[in-house]
Amino acid sequence: MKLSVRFYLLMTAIFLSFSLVSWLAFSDMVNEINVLWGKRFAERQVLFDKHRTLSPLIREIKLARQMAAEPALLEMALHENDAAVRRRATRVMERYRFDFRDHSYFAAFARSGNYYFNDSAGQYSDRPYRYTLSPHEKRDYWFYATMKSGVDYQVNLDPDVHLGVVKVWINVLLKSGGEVLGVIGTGIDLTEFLKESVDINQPGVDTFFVDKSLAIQLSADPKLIDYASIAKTVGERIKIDVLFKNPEDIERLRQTAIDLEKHQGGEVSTLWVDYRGEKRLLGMAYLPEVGWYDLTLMDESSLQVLRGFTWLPLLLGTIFLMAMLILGFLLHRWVLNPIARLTKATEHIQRGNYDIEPPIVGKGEISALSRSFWQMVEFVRNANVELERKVNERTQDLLRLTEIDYLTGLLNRRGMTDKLEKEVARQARQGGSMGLLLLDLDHFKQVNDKYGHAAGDLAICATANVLRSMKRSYDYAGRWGGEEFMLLLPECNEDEMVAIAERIREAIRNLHIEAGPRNFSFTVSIGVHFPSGPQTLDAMLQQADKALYAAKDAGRDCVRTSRQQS
Ligand SMILES: Nc1nc2c(ncn2[C@@H]2O[C@H](COP(=O)(O)OP(=O)(O)OP(=O)(O)O)[C@@H](O)[C@H]2O)c(=O)[nH]1
Repeated sequence: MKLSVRFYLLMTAIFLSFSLVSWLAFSDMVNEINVLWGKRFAERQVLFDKHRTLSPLIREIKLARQMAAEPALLEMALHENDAAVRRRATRVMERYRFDFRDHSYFAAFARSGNYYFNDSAGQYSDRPYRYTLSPHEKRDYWFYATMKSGVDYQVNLDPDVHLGVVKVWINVLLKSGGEVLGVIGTGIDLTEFLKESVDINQPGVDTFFVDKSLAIQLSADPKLIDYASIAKTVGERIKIDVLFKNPEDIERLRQTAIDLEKHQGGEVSTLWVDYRGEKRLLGMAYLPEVGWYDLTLMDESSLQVLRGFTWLPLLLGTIFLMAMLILGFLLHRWVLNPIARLTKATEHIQRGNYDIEPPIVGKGEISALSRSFWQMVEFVRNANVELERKVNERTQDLLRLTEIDYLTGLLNRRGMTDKLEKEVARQARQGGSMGLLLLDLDHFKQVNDKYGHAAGDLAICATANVLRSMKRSYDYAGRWGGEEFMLLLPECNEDEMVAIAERIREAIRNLHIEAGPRNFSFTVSIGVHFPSGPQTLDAMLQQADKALYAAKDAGRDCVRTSRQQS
């Protein structure tokens, strides 16, 4: 597989792994941040709801409890028939009426069952007695239930039968020496109270308040409120079951309520619940002042602070991809392209083409490799040239050896034939003349027989030396056979040739060969041929041979021309 393909596959694998890992890490991180932030938000929201709702209630409860401690009211509970006592108590209640948020109060006395009330308009200021409560009247159940509970104060939502509005009633027990003398308090208009507490139009956030039996006390949807919970059995109440369908959620919520109540410290707990088919984060706090729980439900999407950051992994992915592309580009530029050029150059060299320009390619290590490569090419090229030169030299030497006589160093018959052919060809082209001397040592067999073969060799070498020394620079001398020699004389005439032949004959005759203690001399017969016109080489050789035989026939140690022979 090509390096570039491997690299791109590797890059793709790295890119996909990186994308997957970073996406998972990012999702996990975002999720964790969202959950953490959601919990923090839920806690703040719950505390905010709690204080927003609780503040007005606490104020009213505090005032109502102060009112319940007024001696004038306790006196009235005991001596209600005394007009002076009633007047004093009414004055006190009127004073509190102005302080109450709703500018209304009520007082119900256990002994008489009489119910006193005045509203914000003060229309009952002179005659606050309204009616007498009856344990048989359903609308009066609240009074008897509150009395029976023995709890110092309670918050109860109930319609005001006289005004036709629903009120948040703050019911405080009137006690003296352990005896419950009645219930006094005030009411806040529910519609207004809801607007301030649970119906604040906060998108993605729903708030409920429930009592300890988990009956709904405050809800933006008034239909869900369990009015007059105190006067009902637990089974009759509208409870959180209407909000949460999952029994496990309700159980967890119940357990959380118990835990929160134990701490009593206003701590907030959060849990994920299924609210009407949607996943919601529920923040829950206990309101010990009223014995309620604040349930704040937050939409999951409203908690996703990092929802808008999904582009971040895309940006990271893009940056990574760009980095990979740049890396790929640089890899091509710095590594793959130089290697491709070197490969191409190698192919040229494999074909024997050493003459290509050596490109120094790449950077750093690739450049060093490129230089080493070209140094190697240079070395191989020089070695080849040197090898070729040596082979040529050796070939020439071998060729020369095939044309040289090993004993005398003169041309052998083959070398001589080559020179003869070339000279004949040259003459055919350029004209000119040439002649041949054919020499044969006389009675050489006897020399060998008498003085030995080694002595014969010495005689042959001495003859060669004579020829070598007496030939002109452009003549060729060769050993034609055993004791036969030939001299090729270009640009010559017959007379000159005869003269040369005579000088050679004379010189050989005067040679003295030392064969041990004995010296000996020998003679030579020479045939001269100088063609008068164009002649083939064979014809010339035949003529020279004949001239030599003529010299032999003439008694040896003499020179004869081919013309004399014919
Ligand atoms: N020592 C020596 N003898 C050689 C060499 N080549 C040829 N001979 C001898 O030369 C002699 C030639 O003898 P022949 O051809 O009978 O002729 P000849 O004895 O020279 O007589 P003519 O040529 O008729 O004068 C032979 O005995 C060869 O052995 C050589 O290289 N060295």
